Amino acid sequence: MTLTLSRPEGTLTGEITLAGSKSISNRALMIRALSGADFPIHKLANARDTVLLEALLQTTDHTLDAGAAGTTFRFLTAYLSMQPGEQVLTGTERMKQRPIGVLVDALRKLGAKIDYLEQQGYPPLRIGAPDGFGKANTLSIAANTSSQYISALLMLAPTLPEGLRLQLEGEIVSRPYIEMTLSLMSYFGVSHQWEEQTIIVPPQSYVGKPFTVEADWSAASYYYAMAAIAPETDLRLNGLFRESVQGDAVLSEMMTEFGVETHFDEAGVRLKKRAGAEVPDEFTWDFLKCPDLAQTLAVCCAAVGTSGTFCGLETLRIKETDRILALQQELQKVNANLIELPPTGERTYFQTQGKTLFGSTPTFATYEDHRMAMAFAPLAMQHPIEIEEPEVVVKSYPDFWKDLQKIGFEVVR
Ligand SMILES: O=C(O)C1=C[C@@H](OP(=O)(O)O)[C@@H](O)[C@H](O)C1
Ligand SMILES: C=C(OP(=O)(O)O)C(=O)O
Repeated sequence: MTLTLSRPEGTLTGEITLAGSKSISNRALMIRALSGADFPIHKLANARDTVLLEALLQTTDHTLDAGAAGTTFRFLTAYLSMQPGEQVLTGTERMKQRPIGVLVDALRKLGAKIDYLEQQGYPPLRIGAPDGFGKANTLSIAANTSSQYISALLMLAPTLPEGLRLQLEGEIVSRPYIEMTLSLMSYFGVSHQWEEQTIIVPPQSYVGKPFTVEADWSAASYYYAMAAIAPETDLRLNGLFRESVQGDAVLSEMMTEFGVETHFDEAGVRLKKRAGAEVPDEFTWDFLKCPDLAQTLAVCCAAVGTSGTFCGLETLRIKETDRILALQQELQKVNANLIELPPTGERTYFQTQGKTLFGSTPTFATYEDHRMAMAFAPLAMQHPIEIEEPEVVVKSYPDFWKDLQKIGFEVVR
């Protein structure tokens, strides 16, 4: 199925109430399961990945299918390692290409019984009943592939007989997500120490209490891009906080470079861009701490003709799709590109090139990646576009297309 998206030119105004963050929701669900308490979680995300995790945490089936949900798969791998009985954890074909070896090795050192059912180092997994799980309490783990492995271990840590001393090796990717995990653990009464590359969590009990999920800053990014592309903007996004546990809240700072101002109040934020605000010729950002914003910014740069120099994109190749390749293929449809710059030092740099040009209506493929669909949607501010398999957005933001209609987009299926 293909969706056609367009919007008459003019000021971007209106109001959107953003749903809860899937990252925060998934952590709250895990902690609730580990705490054994039954506290309410308010404003839980309606993201498919969250709905799935909630269901899988309750299932009595022995085969658990986490679909395309990375955090769900990684968090459950750790969780099931300490559950009685034998379970199979599987996912989509893409999930079977997303590495899990670093987490499996770490869990095996803690006493988990995990077997690979297909390719070594990748899902699906058979996770058996543990034998003295958690007797070892010191682990060293590579931190340069996915922070989700570290979050998964940290949430188990206080429930282990000796707690956990986690030594992070190498560059730490997606660090704010580890901080988010520790922050939620603190909210539920669990303390930790983090010194340089070592995180120590002593054995403790989670204290169950009601929790409210913040709105999703990653989802907000698509509106920020629209605000940057619009000739003038006055748009409200409800549910966001300045003091957020989400690393993607850095958006408010990032987007000032595109003339988008963020005004915080009790209800959320008001985005403003004045008519005639200039867009930068160049924009440089390191996305190591906020990888989920990279696609939004790549498309935004192409739309306004800014030359974007990006680094910290290493993890993008192992997410829902190879996001670098997907961006390259789709940006080319509108006269733009994302090219890898010749190596200069330790970091790898990419640059967005060109400014969007529309011949006829472009059709963007989405590669089973919600963020491809949502990152390209703001281009409909400039010209009608088509999005293939628009239902991919359900992974994190099921109401995305409905919400766009509230701010003047025409959505035709
Ligand atoms: O822990 C989390 O909630 C997430 C961590 C990040 O993944 P990586 O740590 O694999 O980069 C991020 O890209 C993903 O969308 C959500
Ligand atoms: C990478 C993402 O999710 P996950 O790794 O949880 O599948 C994402 O939502 O962009």
